[in-house]
Amino acid sequence: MFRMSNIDDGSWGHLADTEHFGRKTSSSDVRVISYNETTHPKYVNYTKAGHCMIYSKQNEKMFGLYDTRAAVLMQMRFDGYIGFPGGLIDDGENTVSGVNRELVEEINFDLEKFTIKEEHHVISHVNEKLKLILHFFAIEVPLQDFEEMEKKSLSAHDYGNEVMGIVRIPLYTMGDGFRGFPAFLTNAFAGNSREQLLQSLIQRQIMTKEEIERALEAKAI
Ligand SMILES: O=c1[nH]cnc2c1ncn2[C@@H]1O[C@H](COP(=O)(O)OP(=O)(O)O)[C@@H](O)[C@H]1O
Ligand SMILES: [Mn+2]
Ligand SMILES: [Mn+2]
Ligand SMILES: [Mn+2]
Repeated sequence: MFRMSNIDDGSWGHLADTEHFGRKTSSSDVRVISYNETTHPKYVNYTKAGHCMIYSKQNEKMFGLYDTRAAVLMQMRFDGYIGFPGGLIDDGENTVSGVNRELVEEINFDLEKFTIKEEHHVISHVNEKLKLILHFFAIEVPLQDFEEMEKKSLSAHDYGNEVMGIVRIPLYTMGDGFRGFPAFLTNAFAGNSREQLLQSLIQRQIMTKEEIERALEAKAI
């Protein structure tokens, strides 16, 4: 399936077939598609990926000043983009099984405690040009389990290669109107992970639409 090449020629080596997937696509290339529609035979040859937002609501104040609101887990990826844990669904693999497998590989997700199910599905997008379907899930966990996951992620199989570390997102804006969430949003995001994050924060009432808009308007974005 993948072309093998000696990877010091600057190519993607065995990942060559997936190289174009990682590149930023313009939002006009993707459209929302229902989860059921993605099982239609016309998409059978599409590459599918699934990622998941793991979060835990909390009302701790950072420095006694800023509402932390929730711990939300994202990761610095091997390609320098910020993304959610998850990945490509193998040929013939069931979507949620693939997402659970990727979460085990990337953050050492404990399937005894939590499993991603179809009920955690949030939204799916299709990129007809790249023949790529991106599923997005979200699961709320208790803060204690969230902290356990962060610790366990350091011993994940893909830690240090596909995953360069996980981050908690600062969901507050500091006094200068930029540092915190707006500054975080100036980073590069994989696929449509930035839109997925923003939409989920509103949907799960972690941040309001107005706060998100204010963060996006912050001077440096
Ligand atoms: O957080 C995300 N949300 C949505 N799409 C993403 C995210 N991260 C990566 N993608 C897209 O999905 C593709 C496959 O995901 P990924 O690179 O995580 O696969 P892998 O973990 O199996 O190597 C990426 O090339 C990118 O286009
Ligand atoms: Mn992976
Ligand atoms: Mn991945
Ligand atoms: Mn993978």
